[in-house]
Amino acid sequence: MLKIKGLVKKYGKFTAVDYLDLHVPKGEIYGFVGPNGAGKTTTMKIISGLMEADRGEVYVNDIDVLKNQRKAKEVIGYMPDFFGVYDDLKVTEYLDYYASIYKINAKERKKICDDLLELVDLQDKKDAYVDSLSRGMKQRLCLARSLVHNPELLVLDEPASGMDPRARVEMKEILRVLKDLGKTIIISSHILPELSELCTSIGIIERGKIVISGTVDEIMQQVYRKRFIKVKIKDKTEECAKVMQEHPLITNIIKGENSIEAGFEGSEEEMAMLLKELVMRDIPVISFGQMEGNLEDVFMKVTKGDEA
Ligand SMILES: Nc1ncnc2c1ncn2[C@@H]1O[C@H](COP(=O)(O)OP(=O)(O)OP(=O)(O)O)[C@@H](O)[C@H]1O
Repeated sequence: MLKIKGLVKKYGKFTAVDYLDLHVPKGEIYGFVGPNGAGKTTTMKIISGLMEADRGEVYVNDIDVLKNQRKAKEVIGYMPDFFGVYDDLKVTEYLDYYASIYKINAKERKKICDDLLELVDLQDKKDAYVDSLSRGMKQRLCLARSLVHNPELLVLDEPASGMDPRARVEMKEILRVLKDLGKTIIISSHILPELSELCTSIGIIERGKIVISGTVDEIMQQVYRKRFIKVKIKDKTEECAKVMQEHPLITNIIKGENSIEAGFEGSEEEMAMLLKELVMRDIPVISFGQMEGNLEDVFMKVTKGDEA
């Protein structure tokens, strides 16, 4: 459904998207996770035909988005990560305005607006002024707006940001309904655990590159293959870090005052060998063990890759 290959976007000399590859099959809810500034919004705007790329390929079905942004916009619904100010516009007027941009006739527009307001549970607010809505309601209205032309692919930039827990649950329910209606959805967030419940697959983006991607299960497997260990030492932190840095199975070392955390890509036997080596090198080890790994931990560790 969505295929991205070698996508690059620079702002001046700064590379925001760095040879990014991504594949989202039809009917998936794909979670696009990354810290602030990782390149999520830039990528999503390019997918949605709202921004030019410097190089690469983006295909939605068989539409070449980079060459035919107009055609792409017909099959893509984009929900931005901010909601503008709409003085004096009522909820139905707002939706009707967006539907009119797609040249839908007045009779059809009314039906579409009614259906969408029902979908996002805002029927009771149809005559309310947009600016009077709560944040959660505004986000739902914004989602409805991205659906006026019945797109096949929905690109949602942080749709649940700033919402309270109840509003988040409501948003998730709506996204599940949309999935059941056959939509393909790509959704960005900083909040990994939320996405892991909702999404069928996940990609973690850091500095414009996808660092891990796959189904939630696949990512969990990667977590368990790549363990995180924690060594507590009485002193000699520097010496301990040096031994660990030289170890071929160790990655991503994070030094504390009297502790070291690190990624370890080996078996339990190899872990035992590492402990033995530390002790033989006279490092005063107080404790040595594997840290619990959940998706959020992986995300934190993977996106801290430059601290080794
Ligand atoms: N118009 C611009 N000019 C220069 N730099 C930009 C511009 N837009 C974005 N950037 C930079 O590009 C990088 C990626 O930004 P982007 O908004 O795509 O990230 P993001 O992952 O969506 O972050 P956030 O979660 O904060 O929205 C950031 O370092 C940002 O400062």
